[in-house]
Amino acid sequence: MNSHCNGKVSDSVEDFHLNKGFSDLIIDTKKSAVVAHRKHETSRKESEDESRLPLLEAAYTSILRHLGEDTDREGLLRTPLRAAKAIQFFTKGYHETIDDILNNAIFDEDHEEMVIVKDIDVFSLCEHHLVPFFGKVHIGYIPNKKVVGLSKLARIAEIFSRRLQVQERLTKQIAMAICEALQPKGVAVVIEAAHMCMVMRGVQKMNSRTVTSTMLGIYLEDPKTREEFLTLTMRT
Ligand SMILES: Nc1nc2c(ncn2[C@@H]2O[C@H](COP(=O)(O)OP(=O)(O)OP(=O)(O)O)[C@@H](O)[C@H]2O)c(=O)[nH]1
Repeated sequence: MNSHCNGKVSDSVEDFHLNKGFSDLIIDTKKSAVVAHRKHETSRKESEDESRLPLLEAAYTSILRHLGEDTDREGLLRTPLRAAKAIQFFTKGYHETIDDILNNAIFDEDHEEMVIVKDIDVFSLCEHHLVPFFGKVHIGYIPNKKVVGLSKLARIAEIFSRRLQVQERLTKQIAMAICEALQPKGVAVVIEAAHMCMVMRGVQKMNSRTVTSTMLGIYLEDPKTREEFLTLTMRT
């Protein structure tokens, strides 16, 4: 099979049930859909964060007052500033691009076997409610003469997760970034996450998990390769 990443994407999204596989919810989309996502992406210069703090702080003071709090009470005196710094940290992924971190970390290597980095912890913010979702990312790729420093896979996950997200887009962005940087034979990304908007509020389902996957190249075309990845990553 002469597969490589060609922008054809397969995603599966499902609530996590032990007896269900990934295969029954596969949707094909075009790379153009992924590129279209990017047009709406924003960025933020790290150097500007400090000058943005006073307005963010004032906004949090306002939120607290509208919650009926006395913002002059001792425990809350520095809360607006702390909260402003915290939200900047939670969204620090806007500071960096993939190029910033991949600089010099792609090597020529005569290796064409699967590489997997699994159980990468990620924390993100759901863009619908601004509450956390968090879980684990599993990344696999099959090199095409080029490999990347292993830590960079986790850094890519970090860049995209520290933004306002939906899990499907996060999954796809990680996969597409690796695909574009390495032109490998295939990329597979699976994320298992718990969404606090479904746990602490709303439907309040404590134990629900959401699993999303993006399969590119040989992972999309060859069921055995996909299965090998899923077997190696989903083992408890
Ligand atoms: N597909 C997807 N949905 C998400 C994600 N994070 C949050 N959501 C959903 O976004 C939806 C927003 O639905 P709305 O009906 O507009 O908002 P809501 O009234 O707060 O919805 P409930 O959570 O059902 O109370 C909810 O169904 C959330 O579960 C995500 O990463 N992916």
